Amino acid sequence: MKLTFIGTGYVGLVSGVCFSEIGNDVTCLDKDLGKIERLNRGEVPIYEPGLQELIAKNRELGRLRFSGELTPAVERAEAIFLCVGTPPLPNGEANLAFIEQAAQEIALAMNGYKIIATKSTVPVGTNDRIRDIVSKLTPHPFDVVSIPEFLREGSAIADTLHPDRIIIGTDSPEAAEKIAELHRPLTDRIMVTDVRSAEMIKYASNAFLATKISFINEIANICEKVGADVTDVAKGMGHDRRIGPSFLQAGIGYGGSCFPKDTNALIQIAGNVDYEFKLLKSVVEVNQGQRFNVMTKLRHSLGELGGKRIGVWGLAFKPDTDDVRESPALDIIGALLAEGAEVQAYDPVATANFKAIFDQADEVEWRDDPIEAARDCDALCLLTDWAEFKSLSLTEVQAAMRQNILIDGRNVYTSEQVDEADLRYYSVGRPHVGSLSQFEADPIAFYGR
Ligand SMILES: NC(=O)C1=CN([C@@H]2O[C@H](COP(=O)(O)OP(=O)(O)OC[C@H]3O[C@@H](n4cnc5c(N)ncnc54)[C@H](O)[C@@H]3O)[C@@H](O)[C@H]2O)C=CC1
Ligand SMILES: O=C(O)[C@H]1O[C@H](OP(=O)(O)OP(=O)(O)OC[C@H]2O[C@@H](n3ccc(=O)[nH]c3=O)[C@H](O)[C@@H]2O)[C@H](O)[C@@H](O)[C@@H]1O
Repeated sequence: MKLTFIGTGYVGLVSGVCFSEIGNDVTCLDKDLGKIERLNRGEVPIYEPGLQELIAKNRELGRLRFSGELTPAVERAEAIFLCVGTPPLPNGEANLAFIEQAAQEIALAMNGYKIIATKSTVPVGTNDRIRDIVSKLTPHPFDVVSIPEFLREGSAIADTLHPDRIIIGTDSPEAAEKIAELHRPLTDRIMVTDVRSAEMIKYASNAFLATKISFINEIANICEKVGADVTDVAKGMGHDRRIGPSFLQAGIGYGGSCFPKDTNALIQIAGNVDYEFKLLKSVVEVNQGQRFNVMTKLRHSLGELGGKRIGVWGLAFKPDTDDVRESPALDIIGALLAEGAEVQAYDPVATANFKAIFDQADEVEWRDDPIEAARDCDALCLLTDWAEFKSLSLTEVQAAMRQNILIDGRNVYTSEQVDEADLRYYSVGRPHVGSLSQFEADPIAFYGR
């Protein structure tokens, strides 16, 4: 099929590339001409394992191209996928300006029947709005389809080529069949529903996953006080097939461009129809507090943080991505600086992006190597669970440090690894891990039981 993807962020780029990989003729379009130039030079503007190779292969085969010219890209396409951003407005609602502008531009460029499919995450009713906008600007026939995207950054290619399910929301059986046919090489788990339900499935899915994370984080906080181990608790819960083992990893909370944005947007969507989504409001509140547990543990172990040197490992909101949007590291480093700590930080790929959006970037000392980020530190905080950190020798790490405090915000290390060194180790909801663990050392002072 001839396809055009509007927007070359994560979604447009990865989906476009993957649909060319399965034999479609794909144009990826962006109004950011700098991005298009880079893509045409063979540079990939995001860090996503495997993407560069797939792009090179499919461009060489002539079935993938990048363009800044909308009209030819719309004219040649049978289906056009809207993959533009829907960032949050100050009140939490999704900003639909990019969607509306792209819908207008598509309408004005149409030369015949098109399927206009929305992959961007949009509030319920947005695809109806797109239909209104387009129908006022073109005499040509078209169908609107909501096709929410469920890929994760860092595993985006595998998620796209092997999806758990495809949701197609439309009132047109013909468009539904064409879009289903496009996806059949990827999965037979294809569900066709109405547009509004499809839009809601996306928000409900992200909100539910965020809820699982805040739930297990609260369980972890209780585990710390009662002396249980949250990783075993999660494992034990996960064996129940009704619960499942995934998204029960306790830590410093979720970040990224989607969970924070989409949970707040769903709270707004509910509010707009006079419904208070109390559960989701708590999920957001718990998530916001969870990252600051790192600060509590630092204060407990070091006292005043003013003048103390703190190493930070990990700036990305999760491993295998250079995305730092809503990363807990932004708040944690901000809080460390506010308390007068000296911060030295390292991330394998996300440092440049972090510096670009962090107001106090000049106040942080940036390191190119994890051991250098640990050197002379009073405490080291692991904020992103990059594989690189898991395999480091903690003895070597400790040898570089001034004091022996390791705050592991992602539960990366085992007791054996910690005890090979001589670290005072604080993880999340695992009070007994490490023989100098916080629970053994001083449970009452720390937990106030
Ligand atoms: N990032 C992710 O992992 C996922 C994102 N989503 C959703 O997908 C949507 C897109 O997200 P990202 O890919 O992260 O977006 P992004 O914000 O990184 O990129 C959007 C791109 O669209 C381009 N653009 C905006 N208006 C345009 C127009 N009129 N014509 C051509 N290009 C235009 C921008 O220049 C930009 O390059 C959002 O709604 C997001 O919630 C859904 C699932 C996963
Ligand atoms: O709508 C979106 O954009 C996407 O949002 C998430 O994908 P993503 O944000 O890329 O990353 P996740 O792997 O879901 O992780 C999100 C955050 O939750 C945290 N997390 C995840 C899982 C877990 O058990 N515990 C936990 O703290 C991660 O560290 C990360 O900060 C969803 O998983 C995707 O299905 C969805 O398409």
